[in-house]
Order: sequence, then C-alpha cells, then structure tokens
Amino acid sequence: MPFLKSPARFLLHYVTRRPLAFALLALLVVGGASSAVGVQYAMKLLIDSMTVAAPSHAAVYFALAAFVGLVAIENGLVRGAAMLLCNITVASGVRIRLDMFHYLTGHHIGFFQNQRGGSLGHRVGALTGSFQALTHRILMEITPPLIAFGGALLIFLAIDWRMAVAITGIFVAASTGLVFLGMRGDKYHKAFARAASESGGELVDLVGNIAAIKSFGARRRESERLAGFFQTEAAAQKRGWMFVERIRVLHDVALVILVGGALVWAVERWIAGGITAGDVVVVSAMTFRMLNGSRDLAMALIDTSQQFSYLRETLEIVGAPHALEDAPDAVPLQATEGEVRIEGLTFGHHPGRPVLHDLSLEVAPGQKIGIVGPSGAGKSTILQLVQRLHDPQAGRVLIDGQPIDRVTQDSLHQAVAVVPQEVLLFHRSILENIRFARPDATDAEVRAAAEAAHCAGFIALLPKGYDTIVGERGTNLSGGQRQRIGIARAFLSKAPIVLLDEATSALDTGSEIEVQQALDALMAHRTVLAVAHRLSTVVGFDRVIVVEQGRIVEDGAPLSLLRAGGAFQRLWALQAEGLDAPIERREFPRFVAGTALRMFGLSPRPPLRLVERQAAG
Ligand SMILES: Nc1ncnc2c1ncn2[C@@H]1O[C@H](COP(=O)(O)OP(=O)(O)OP(=O)(O)O)[C@@H](O)[C@H]1O
Repeated sequence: MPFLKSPARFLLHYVTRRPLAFALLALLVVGGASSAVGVQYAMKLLIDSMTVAAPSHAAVYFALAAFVGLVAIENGLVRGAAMLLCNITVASGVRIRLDMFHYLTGHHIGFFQNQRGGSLGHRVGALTGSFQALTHRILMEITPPLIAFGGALLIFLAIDWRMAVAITGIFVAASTGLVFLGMRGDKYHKAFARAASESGGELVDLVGNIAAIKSFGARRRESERLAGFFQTEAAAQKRGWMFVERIRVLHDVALVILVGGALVWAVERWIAGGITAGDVVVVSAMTFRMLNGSRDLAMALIDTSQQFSYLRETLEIVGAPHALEDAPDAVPLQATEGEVRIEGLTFGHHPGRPVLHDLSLEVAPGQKIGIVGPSGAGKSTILQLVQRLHDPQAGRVLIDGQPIDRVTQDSLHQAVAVVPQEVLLFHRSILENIRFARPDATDAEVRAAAEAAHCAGFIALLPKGYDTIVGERGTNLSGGQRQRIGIARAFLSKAPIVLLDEATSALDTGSEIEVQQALDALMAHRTVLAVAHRLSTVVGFDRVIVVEQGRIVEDGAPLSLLRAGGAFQRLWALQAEGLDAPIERREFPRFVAGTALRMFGLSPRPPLRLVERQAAG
C-alpha cells in the first residue's frame, strides 16, 4: 500500500477513489465562494444605483435582484457543498478504517507485542477524523477565503489600484504573520497530544485491569495516580488553547485598526469625489471580510499542518512495512494428510542470539508428538514457526511437502488449529465465539463441535445457552470452560494439524480431566504437536522430543525414553519428586531429610539432578 507512506498520498488516494464526487464538491465550493464575492459587488451596485442624482427604478431593482439572488445562490451552494462533503467523508471514513484494519492485522505478531493495543485502535479511528478534518479545512476553510481574496482584489482594482495593493499587502502580511505565530504554538499542541495519548492509554489500561484494582482495593490509589495524568494533560491543553486565544486577541486588535484605517481612507476618497458611496461600502465590507478571512485562513493552515504531522506520525506507525508478507506467487496450502517436516531451523528473536539451532523434525500424518524440556528451551518457538508467526534465519517448515513460506498465510492458519494456554474469546455469544473458527459453519455443526469438545454440558446451564455473551475476553467463563471453547473451535476448523501449547497447564485437576477428555477427542485422526510441562499428558503420545537450549536432545516413544535413562527420564524423575516445583511448595521435612541423606552420599537420587534442574531453571 504505497499510499500509506505520506499524508499527501494518503489524502490523494481517498480523494481519487471518488473523483466525480470530489470534483462536484470543488465546483460547489468555488461557486459558493464566488457568489459571496458577487454579493459584495451587487451591494455596491445597489447603493450606487440608489445614490445617483436621478435613480432608475429598473437599475435599483436589477441590483437588488442580483444581490438577493446571489445571496440565495451562495447559501444554496455552500449548504450543498457541506452536505456532499458529509456524505463523501463519512463514506470514506468507513473505507479508511476497513483498509487500515486490514493492513494493521497483516502485521507480524511481534509488532503488536511492542504497541499498546488501545492506542493502535485509537490511531486507526483517528485516521478517519484526520481525513475528515483535512478535507473540511482545505475545502471549506482554506479555499473560500482564497477565492474571496481573489474576487476582492478584482473589485478593488476596479475601484482604486492603490487600495488593491494595500489590501493585498495587509491580507498576505496578516495571514503569514498569524501562521508564523501559530506555528510557534506547535510545541504546545504536540505536548497536549502526547499528554492526552498517555492519559487515554492509562485509562484504558486501568479499565482493562479492573479485576486487579478491585482485588487489591486500589481504587482510590489508582484514581489519585490517574489525577496526575489528567492534571498534566489539562495543563498542556490550557497552554495550547490560551496560546491560540492570545493570537486571536492580537488579530482582533489589528483588525479594528486596519478596518478603521481602510474606512477612513475610503471616506476621504469619497469626499474628494474619487469613489462612489457604493465603493465605500464595498471597500469597508470587503476589508472586514478579508481580515476576518485571513484569521480563519491562518487558523485553518495551522490546524492543517498539525493534522498533517499527526497523520504522518500515525502512518509511520500503522503503515510500517509488513515484516511477514505472503510471497507474490503464494498459493493456498493443500493440507490433506497433515505431515509436518521441519528442516534445519535456526531462529532467534535477536540476530546473533538464536533460540533454535539447526533443528529438524519429521511428524508423520496423524502422529502425536509431545515437546518437553526446561523453561526457555524454545518449545513454544517451534510451534510459532510452524504457524509462520516468524520467519527463520535458516531452514524451513513444510506441510504435506509444501514450504509454508510459499503458501498464503490465511490458508496455513486454516490448516493449523492452535489451542493455547489462554484461549482468547470475543465479547460475543458462545455460538459466535465457536463459529469464529469457520464462519460458514451451520448452527448444527457448531453444536456438534461443542459436544465433541465436552462443552455442551456447561453451555446448557448458562442463562441463554449458546446465545450467552461470554464477557470481554471470556471473563464470564472459567479457565477450563474457555479452554474447551478453544477446543470446540479447533474441532470446527477441521484443521488436520493441531498445536497444543500447554493447553492444560493452567487448570486445576477437575478441569484438567474434562479438558483432557476434550483434547483426546480432538487429537484423534489429527497430527498433533503438543508443548507440555506436565509430562503425564504426553505419556500416551506416539513420540516425545526433549528440547534443551534450542536443540532436540532426545526423540522417541515415551515409554522407551522413560526406560532409556536420558533427559526425558530425568525430567520425569524431577517432576515425580516434585523438584521442579518451588521449594516452599514442597514437603519441607522430606526435602530436609533428602538433602541430609544426599550430603552423606546416601541419597537414592544423585544430587547432580538438582544441580541440573537449578541450572536449567
Ligand atoms: N518475543 C520475544 N522476544 C524476544 N525473546 C523472546 C520472545 N519470545 C520468547 N523469547 C525468548 O526465546 C526463548 C525461547 O522461548 P520459548 O517461549 O520458546 O520457550 P519455552 O521452551 O516454550 O519456555 P516455557 O516452557 O517457559 O514456555 C526464551 O529465552 C525467551 O526468553
């Protein structure tokens, strides 16, 4: 999307999407502003026709008709322009937000981890506001005074060229002076924008963490903290606002002096017989209008420049190039069997600090493979690379023989269902949340998926069954229930490959049994890669790989690995002994006795294991 690179391109892109509407709008604006100039001239004609020695009624009525007619035309055109502008910008606002949402969601997952979600959403919404403000300023606040100035110049030239020169000088000096002064206030406006964004972000953060605030009884404390942000914002807002008001005062003083001066000059010229009474009226009215216009023009120019810089900043963030694009010749993945092949993967989040080292793995269709190992070994990273959430520095992943960086990301994600530790739910009904996995699924298919995932029982007990709204992020459901909704989604997606990332580790034993039953049903006839901390969950798997420091150190059937006396058996022994739990949770006397025995070389378990565990942990 090259139009995301600069504010001017952005504006032009959305203007040229509706060329006829914007052309008509420009015509209406120019017509309205020209009619306003015509009104001034008709006023002069009217007064002149009334103040001649022998007024002609026909000439008076003609001038009157021209005056009234032009007033009507001006208002009609301006109102028409405003209505058309409303229609165009509202419709463009919908398009802009949809385009931005589409582009934003194409960003790499790491992009979102480094941004505040609320502030990104706010920026996407604000782009519409910027487009509307800019089109309004340019068409309704900058173009009319410029046309009024051009028209006035012509009228003044017809009356007295010296006045034309004087008024041009004044107009240009007043506008540029105001713009110059106004730009000096830019720092205040930027400071206000920064403070407003910070306090807005704080507010969103607090509302999002309301449970923590309540559980720590921190309402008062947090509201005092928030007050600090609001006060900073208010002070910044006041500084910017008062700066503008002071400029206005300056301008008003200049306006009184200049209009007064122009009027005195015009009256003196009339006394000298150089110009007519109509000329005096039009000179004073035009001078007043132009000086007022110069202020509006200057304010609009300042505002436009601020909107441009805000737009530029937002486009730099939202419009940053996508780190992970579909290849230009990407085709949809044809995943029928569900074979996963990982070839020589080397990957690190930071260059020079690899998390995975030349890791290879073949998972046959329908095979269930458990991935175990110490914390930080790179287990979840393997799952992320199979989903192509990152591109590796070396190596590749193939699904049914197709390299995943040669297929479309959407088709890849449809073929790979993920059940994470924390299932993310939308503030929608249960039915919609499950159907999220496959929008064209019928109600019956959604219900069948829910049954298969052992959800039907608890859904039946909810106040509105499948139509119950789950609350933001699923807060109205228990952890185990959310997990089973996640499993129902995976059922519905019909993906041949399932990735489980510690799907049961956050659950209590009761919930775990229910979720495990749902998972067992899900895993049947699918290829499964499951990261597990509780080793008992992978005992029934076809294979287990042990990952340590980004390398596979052991690979085999769980029971044979248990007998092999290697890494898996060590992990198993540690877990069985509870040594991978924090010391304070362990049975203290047993720990002390065990340590004493080990000190005297009497321990049935070599102390090396403890040392290893501590080193790994
Ligand atoms: N977004 C990230 N940016 C930088 N480093 C990261 C990021 N995500 C993970 N890491 C690092 O990559 C390494 C592997 O992380 P990974 O989550 O794959 O480990 P894991 O084996 O799944 O651990 P655990 O069992 O604790 O979940 C860790 O050292 C971790 O700190």
